[in-house]
Amino acid sequence: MRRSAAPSQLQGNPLKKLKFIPPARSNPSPDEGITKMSPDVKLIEVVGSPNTFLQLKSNPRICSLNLPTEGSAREINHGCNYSEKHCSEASVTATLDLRHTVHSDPKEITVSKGQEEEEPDSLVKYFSVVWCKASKKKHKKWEGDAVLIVKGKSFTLKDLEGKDIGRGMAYKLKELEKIEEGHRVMIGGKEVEVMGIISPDDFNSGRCFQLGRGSPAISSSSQAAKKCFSNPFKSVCKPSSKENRLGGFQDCKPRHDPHAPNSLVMSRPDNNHQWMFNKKGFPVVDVVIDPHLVYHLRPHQKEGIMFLYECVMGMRVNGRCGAILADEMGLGKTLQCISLIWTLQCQGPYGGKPVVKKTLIVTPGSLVNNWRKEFQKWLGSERIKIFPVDQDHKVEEFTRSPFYSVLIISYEMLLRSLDQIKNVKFGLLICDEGHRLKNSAIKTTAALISLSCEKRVILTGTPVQNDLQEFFALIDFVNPGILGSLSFYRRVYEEPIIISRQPSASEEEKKLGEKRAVELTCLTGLFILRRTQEVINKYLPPKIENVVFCRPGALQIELYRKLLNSQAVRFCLQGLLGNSPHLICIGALKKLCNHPCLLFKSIKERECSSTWDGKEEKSLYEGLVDVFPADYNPLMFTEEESGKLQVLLKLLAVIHELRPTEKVVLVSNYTQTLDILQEVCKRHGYTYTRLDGQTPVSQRQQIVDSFNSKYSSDFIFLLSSKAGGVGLNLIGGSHLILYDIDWNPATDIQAMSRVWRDGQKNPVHVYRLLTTGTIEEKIYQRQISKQDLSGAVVDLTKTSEHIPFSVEELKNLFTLHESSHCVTHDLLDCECTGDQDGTE
Ligand SMILES: Nc1ncnc2c1ncn2[C@@H]1O[C@H](COP(=O)(O)OP(=O)(O)OP(=O)(O)O)[C@@H](O)[C@H]1O
Ligand SMILES: [Mg+2]
Repeated sequence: MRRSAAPSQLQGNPLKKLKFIPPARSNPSPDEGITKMSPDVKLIEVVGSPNTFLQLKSNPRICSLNLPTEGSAREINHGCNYSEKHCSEASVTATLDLRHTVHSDPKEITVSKGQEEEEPDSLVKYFSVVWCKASKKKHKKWEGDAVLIVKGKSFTLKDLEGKDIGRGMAYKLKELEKIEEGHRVMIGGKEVEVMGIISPDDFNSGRCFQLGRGSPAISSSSQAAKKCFSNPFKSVCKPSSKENRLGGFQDCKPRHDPHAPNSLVMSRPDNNHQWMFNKKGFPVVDVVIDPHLVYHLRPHQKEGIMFLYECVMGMRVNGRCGAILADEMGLGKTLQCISLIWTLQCQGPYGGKPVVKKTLIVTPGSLVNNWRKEFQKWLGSERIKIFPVDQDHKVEEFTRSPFYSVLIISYEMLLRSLDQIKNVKFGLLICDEGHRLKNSAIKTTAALISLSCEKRVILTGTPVQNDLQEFFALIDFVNPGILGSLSFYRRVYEEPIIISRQPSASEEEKKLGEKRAVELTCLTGLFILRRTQEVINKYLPPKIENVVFCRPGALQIELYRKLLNSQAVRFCLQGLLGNSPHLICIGALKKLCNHPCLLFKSIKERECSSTWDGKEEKSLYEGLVDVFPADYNPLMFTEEESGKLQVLLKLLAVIHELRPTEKVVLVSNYTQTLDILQEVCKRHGYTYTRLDGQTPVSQRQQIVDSFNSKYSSDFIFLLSSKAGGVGLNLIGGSHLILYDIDWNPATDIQAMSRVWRDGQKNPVHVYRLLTTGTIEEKIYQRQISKQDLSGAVVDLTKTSEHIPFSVEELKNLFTLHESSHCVTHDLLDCECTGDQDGTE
């Protein structure tokens, strides 16, 4: 029997598992960053000269690429290992990387810095007190609890929201020096009675505010929780007493045998839990995961189910039933939830009674059908009756019928059908891709809260700790009020943490911020679980990442030079970034890298409709049309005009010839680029299918299924990474080509995870195409340096608009390196000369 331990990160001393990221330098210049790349990254191939292949490998000596043959797959594994390492380092469990968050004026909460800086730490004392306005009344009416901080002659009084309610210098020093439990003192016009001494640790961690609030914050270990034990109760059944299982309660047997080999048994509720939730004194029965499911579960999924169960049952945090499962993409969050739902709908710890009758799953529209398929895959169609809402299946049908127990609905449809949904009592709410709830002001969040379902689970592949305000919103959604009010949270956690990360922070501020961050992570770590791709890599076939540097075509180079000489770019370099002209310039350069005809089209469209995005855009494009041949027709574009397109065609030809049964997923961030790639497919007779933002949601799953089918004749899947990426399984393809690069590495990782995921049978080859010497190389360098420096993956929603560029950085971005074959290689300090010709 396996009575599984709860997920390791949350057991024992949680502090040990935390990785605290000290304040990182923000926005290092790309050149600076690239020198920090791992020396393991080596240039290994020159393909179809003058284009360059760079493969991420740990073995720098292997210098041949070509499409892998069986024999070469082993060496390719090295590359895979490197990239795995790279990926996993990029996403760290339970870290707080807050470089993006600056919300407040640091000075607001520093405690009278001037006077206190010289005082050594040991002289600071902290007290929990009650206070009231000074008066002569005999019977005081205390107005509230507070924390008194005494440092030499100075004192500060903070209420339990962390707000200063009094401060100053002591009138009589002796009074402050002697202060101890039970004393009453007058300070700053307030009378204060000392209730107890607070340890520096409790103050620094912010715990003194938590406990003072009387909130039953953390389960068994917290003082609040202990109070419950002090009152013995009769009706509670002893957890493992034989009588409970047998005599008198024959019906209350576990649904599955807890003693069978490999059985997965959930934690039993402790006395406190029984006291709260088993008032009728039902016998405690083992909750055992259906062996049919257990057979398929990976070890991390078993732990995940245990974690989810404990959270939603309120076993981890007293009286709180929320959880965030933030496993990286492809780790099978869906299966973990399906197992949870199936278990809770059939079983429960008290008398075996099911805990949940109906479950609501809210998910992006494109994944409603994916959920249906996953239910079908793991539980078949008989065990559980699910109701996915689509055009033909309306919510009313679900509300009218007692037949269905799971409603699967898109976020959009939820808003439209809220009134009907409110009529149903859901016992469990699952929000897939739930990072969209990070803004508490949005309608969706309010709508979900209005359903008043206590057991709430957020699923997200995105790290949730990058922004402290968003973090609060997610936490407060799953476990309302656990971090106190927003203003309390800001004062006690957010502000000290942010201040501590600023370069000007004093030692004291740094220490306080770190402690508060640790405390916050401990508190929330009880119900957040994140595992990285590492846990699943061993079940997946190898992944080989290749970075292919492609020389630009002649027309591209000429246009690039012209763009860099435009007035708009010059303005940017003078620091005139008022209307964000740099974003327009960056956009134009990126288009040009994909294909010059895209630029041509943009100019013509703007000219025709006279809708320039301000004078900056007009000046950027001035005289550019003259560089194109006089009779240039963007629809008749040639492949030679784009270096990347040439390489792409060679690559496709080789894959098609050497691996006729393997398929390719071709990704771009732009629909217009996908149009070009589609045209190229037609010209060369490659069969294809396509999914982008325009594809009706109702058709998406069908397109995906048909591509994944072994009977599909499609060779290429054209995918718009931003529009269709999240959550999709494209395991039918084993070659992934990223035609353009995004500022946000998470977008690319997201795309890669579509193909390299559970169910993939072939080794996966990822090719990233970059135009040499151009902005694409700079973005790539920035991606790498960012990951290496911070160890944190950025949020998917962050785009270039969110990136602050210094003029120095723009200078670097707006430079074309014509003489170098590969700037990245030059920066790598690589021993190889980069001129091996491994082409043929
Ligand atoms: N134990 C398993 N054995 C085999 N396949 C599995 C297992 N667990 C999950 N899978 C499969 O792995 C794929 C990815 O799972 P899923 O879509 O749940 O990932 P996810 O964690 O939700 O990722 P994302 O963040 O991308 O949505 C699915 O096809 C799923 O059926
Ligand atoms: Mg998912």
